[in-house]
Amino acid sequence: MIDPDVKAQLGNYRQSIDNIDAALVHMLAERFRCTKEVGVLKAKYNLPPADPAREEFQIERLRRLAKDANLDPDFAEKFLNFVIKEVIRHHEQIAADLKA
Ligand SMILES: C=C(O[C@@H]1C=C(C(=O)O)C=C[C@H]1O)C(=O)O
Repeated sequence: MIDPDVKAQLGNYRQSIDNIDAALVHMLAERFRCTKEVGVLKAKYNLPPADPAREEFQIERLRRLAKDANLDPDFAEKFLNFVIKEVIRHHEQIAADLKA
């Protein structure tokens, strides 16, 4: 049987976790909405789906922000790379659809 006080504390934290997860989903949806528009622009003007120089800049910036926020910079880099990989996949798909 869980102590009612511990149960209340857990419930409070979980309420915040659920709010943060919802914000993350909304922020990611907004980011992908923008990157899809970038994909359309790139496909229209024959620009490559990936931009390694831009990615390098973003990774360095995010690592700095993570350090300042007390978040593991390696995790921040892995997360950004995971997102960017999906964005590039979208851009390749958009370019292929435009050619078809
Ligand atoms: C969105 C872009 O396309 C790609 C995806 C990026 C991202 O998700 O931030 C960054 C660079 C590119 O490899 C872009 O060039 O700005």
